[in-house]
Amino acid sequence: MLRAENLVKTFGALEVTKRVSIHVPIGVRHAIIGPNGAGKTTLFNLIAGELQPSAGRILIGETDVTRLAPDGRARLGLARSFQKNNLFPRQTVRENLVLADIAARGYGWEFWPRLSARKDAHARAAAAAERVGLADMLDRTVSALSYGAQRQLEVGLALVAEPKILLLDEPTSGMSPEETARMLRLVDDLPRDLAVLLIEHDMDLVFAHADRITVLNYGEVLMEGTPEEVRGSAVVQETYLGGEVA
Ligand SMILES: Nc1ncnc2c1ncn2[C@@H]1O[C@H](COP(=O)(O)OP(=O)(O)OP(=O)(O)O)[C@@H](O)[C@H]1O
Repeated sequence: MLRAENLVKTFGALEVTKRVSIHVPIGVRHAIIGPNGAGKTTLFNLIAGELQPSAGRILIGETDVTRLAPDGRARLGLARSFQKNNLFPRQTVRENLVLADIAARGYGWEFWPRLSARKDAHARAAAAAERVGLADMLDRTVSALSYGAQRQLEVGLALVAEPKILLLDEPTSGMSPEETARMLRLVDDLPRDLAVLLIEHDMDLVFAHADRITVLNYGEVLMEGTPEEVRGSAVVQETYLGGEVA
């Protein structure tokens, strides 16, 4: 579904991404972990199209998207949920979702007055709200939501486009234990035909919820495998001995 092959990114003399390959098939929950500065965000930006790789290529399905801008990749089924708040705080949950739907589908405003288009957008907004556990909050103003619910809505915004691949950048950062549990349940319950690639700092969460893990270190893939393989890996333990892999 999503494939990155030998990605390299240099900033001047600094090689931040060193021949990184990653393959996320349909339905797989794949986590990227690594210490601060390991190159996780850079890799996400390369995959989303916000940065151009210096070498290597990226495929969505059979299509080479290496030179495609983020909106072109979005049309091929790639969606990204951001770590920073991307919401309109004074609008309702429904309005935020409908606006994301309009943006994702590239509707012009001239198309919007059509009743059928409006109905479809509202139906997709309601479906996305349901997916992220906000069905009973559709008419709440975003600024009145808890932090956790706002982060759930961020995921909902990415889902309105009905993506095939979802990129989640630290979906549980800053959350309380209850909010974290809710978010993870939500990610677990996402449709199984959706591939999910996420950056996550909490190792226990990664081990409990990911199908596969890529460990980055100084821009390189230190190892890739199942949670059991990563947990049992001597090289990972050696590298992170005395410190948490985060
Ligand atoms: N635009 C840039 N110009 C120069 N160096 C950069 C740029 N973006 C990132 N870097 C460097 O690349 C390295 C990897 O950064 P990146 O943000 O991808 O790591 P990360 O694993 O996401 O870290 P964190 O967990 O702290 O977010 C860092 O050394 C960073 O300073």
